[in-house]
Amino acid sequence: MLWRHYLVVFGGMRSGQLVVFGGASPSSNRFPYLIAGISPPTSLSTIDFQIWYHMCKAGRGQCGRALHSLESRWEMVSITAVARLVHLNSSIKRSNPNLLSTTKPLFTLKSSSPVSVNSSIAMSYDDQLIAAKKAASLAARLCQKVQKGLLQSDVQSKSDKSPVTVADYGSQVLVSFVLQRELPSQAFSLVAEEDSRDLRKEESQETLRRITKLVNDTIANDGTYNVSPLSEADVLTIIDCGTSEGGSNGQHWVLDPIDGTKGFLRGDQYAIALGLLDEGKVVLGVLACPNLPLESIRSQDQHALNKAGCLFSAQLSCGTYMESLDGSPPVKVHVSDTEDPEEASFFESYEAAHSSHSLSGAIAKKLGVKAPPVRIDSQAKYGALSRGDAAIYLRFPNKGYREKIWDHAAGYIVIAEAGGVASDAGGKPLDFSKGRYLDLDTGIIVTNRKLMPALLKAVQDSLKEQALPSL
Ligand SMILES: Nc1ncnc2c1ncn2[C@@H]1O[C@H](COP(=O)(O)OS(=O)(=O)O)[C@@H](OP(=O)(O)O)[C@H]1O
Ligand SMILES: [Mg+2]
Repeated sequence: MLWRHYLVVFGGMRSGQLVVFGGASPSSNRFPYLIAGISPPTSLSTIDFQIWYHMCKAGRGQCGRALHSLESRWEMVSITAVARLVHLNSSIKRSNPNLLSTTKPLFTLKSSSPVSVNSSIAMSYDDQLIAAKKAASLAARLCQKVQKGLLQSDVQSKSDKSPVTVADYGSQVLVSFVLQRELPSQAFSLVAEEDSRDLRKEESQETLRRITKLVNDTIANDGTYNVSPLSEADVLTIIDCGTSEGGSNGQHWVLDPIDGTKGFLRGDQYAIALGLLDEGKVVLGVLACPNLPLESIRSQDQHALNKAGCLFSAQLSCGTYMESLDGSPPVKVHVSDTEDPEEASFFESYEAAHSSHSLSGAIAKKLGVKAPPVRIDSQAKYGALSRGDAAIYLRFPNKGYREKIWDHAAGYIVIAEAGGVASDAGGKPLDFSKGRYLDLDTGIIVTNRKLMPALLKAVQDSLKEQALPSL
């Protein structure tokens, strides 16, 4: 283990209270923090839990982020923590990586009720998040290559879906491949949009050949995985890893390999959307949005808008982060905090067939929104909303349309961890535990917590008016 890449915290339960004995980010004065508490442990057997925070890259940003997630986890188990972080630049010595604690109490931790410390605190999805980011980034590279060729091709017409097919399947193969390579010891279940049925047909041989080449080229160019090229049979098998039914037990990955197919064809927005369910709840999500500008889409600066390619990532209780697909450091993002609908703008589907533009218009008007709708494809809407590009997202498909979990899982947690809330049109949280579909019969609305009550009322009033027979 590379000690310098970890923040270590030790603690236990004493008289019903959670006590942090101490901890250190060891061995390097680049991590000059010590967390220490009361009752230094006399032996390892008194330690009930240890939390190791994996930090991918050494640096203070990562340390701050790890500490943030630490605080969030304490909140998660209903513990109020009053922490003093002590700057110990000079006292952490390289030779003393196991600096555990000081004798002075620097922490007060109160537990309002008995808590299951071990189970709650130990739950970390850091490894899965790293794997998910890697998988979505690689898939994005494949999609970018295909979209570039598609846009440059003279013969390409919008009705020709074949490049999309190649990119859809290729993206699904790469995500499935990377997750299994990166997490070899974990059971693998994937709920994904594509299956191999059509590809196994005689007339699809050329398409399968193209997908296989694309996937192998992308893996070879990346250089991380020293594997012999995948065969066409391997590709078919890997695609069919995505046929899981999901559900409320265990962990399931949820993937839309290209969300926003129509946007992809137009050269507009699309996303590679990957989430992880644990016991029916979304616990992490990654959205790779190759065409989304790194700056707010409301920016007036054309030069800034030309720089595109965002990767959003969120893990339960750890916040939402955005980085560039080229690998800039992640920055924490937050939804717009406006309470004033007059200041708010709203997102909706680009395609009118996917969401009623007239209903969203009526809701926005009732709420007092002045700005015209911003129409973009795919879950890029959730990503852009998580950093405050707009304050509201409204989605009202035709009656009878069944929403799939892969169209919302990643976006749902990206929004929730950025301080927003996504619900059905009645205000109920989305339920991802029911299999491949969301059980909804209204629509999906997303905004910040302050605006949600007013939005819900406007939605309910508009739906009632719509249901009335016109006079
Ligand atoms: N009829 C209908 N009603 C509602 N929704 C539908 C419908 N048909 C498709 N879809 C799903 O919409 C996904 C595209 O996302 P958006 O609707 O947000 O984007 S946009 O319409 O492209 O602007 C799109 O995702 P992809 O199929 O991955 O592109 C579909 O899952
Ligand atoms: Mg989709």
